[in-house]
Amino acid sequence: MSWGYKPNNGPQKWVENFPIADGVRQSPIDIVPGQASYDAGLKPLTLKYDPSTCLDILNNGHSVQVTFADDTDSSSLTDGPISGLYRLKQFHFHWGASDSKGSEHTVAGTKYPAELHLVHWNTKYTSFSEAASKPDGLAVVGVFLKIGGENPNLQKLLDAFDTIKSKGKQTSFENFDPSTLLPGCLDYWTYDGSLTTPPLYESVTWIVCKEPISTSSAQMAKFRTLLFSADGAAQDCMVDNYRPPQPLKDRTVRASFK
Ligand SMILES: NS(=O)(=O)c1ccc(C(=O)NCCc2c[nH]cn2)cc1
Ligand SMILES: [Zn+2]
Repeated sequence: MSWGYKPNNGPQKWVENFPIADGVRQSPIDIVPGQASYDAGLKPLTLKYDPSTCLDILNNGHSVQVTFADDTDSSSLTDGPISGLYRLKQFHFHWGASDSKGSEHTVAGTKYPAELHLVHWNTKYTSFSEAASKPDGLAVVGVFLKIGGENPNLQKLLDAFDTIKSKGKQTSFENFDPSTLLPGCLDYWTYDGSLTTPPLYESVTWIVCKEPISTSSAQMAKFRTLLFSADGAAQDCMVDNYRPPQPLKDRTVRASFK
């Protein structure tokens, strides 16, 4: 049986098949703003996304993922805490069974209802797969979702959910601009971490935006109509697909803002 988020295959069990789960730079973490150190050397993020690189939307059995063509530098992340250029590969979300939980990172113990992850890979390597296991291989931009007004940009994604309800379903999804899902202010916290799902590679420079974006409770309910299960199997709602915060160990969190 493969990994998931249930008591018998969830985050407390992942260490059995992925011992790095108890590693020194695991993610997510609880971000404590008062303990983050302001680093004046941190640059603002440069995110340049080309909507024509957007390919499809997929239910991979763990989340809903929008995948991008990454054969050119058209959609990239530069500056911020990283050096070089990282290409956008995909973005996906984590969310809860209710609006009271769902994010992976927390802020002084506060859980948000969901968290968006924009996954980029370092072009010093030849592919995402090669980069995914390297200590400087990936950079993930995390954006919190909070309950507020309806988000029209998010709605474009949600409208595709009926066609990808079960695991393994995918459909073409074109000309979506992921920058429409970014907050107005790109102040961020950054720290060295890992993938938050197996294989839990310690290969991620995390860049977590301080400012959340808004979504409505009704829009959050739409995320919960997706299924972990494949067509024909017993319907298993895709909810609580988040890993809880992991020990900070010997790491500092830096802030790009005062
Ligand atoms: N939640 S997250 O930390 O943003 C995250 C981002 C990406 C992945 C991922 O790509 N997993 C497959 C790794 C792989 C590469 N080659 C073979 N397996 C997992 C978690
Ligand atoms: Zn993620």
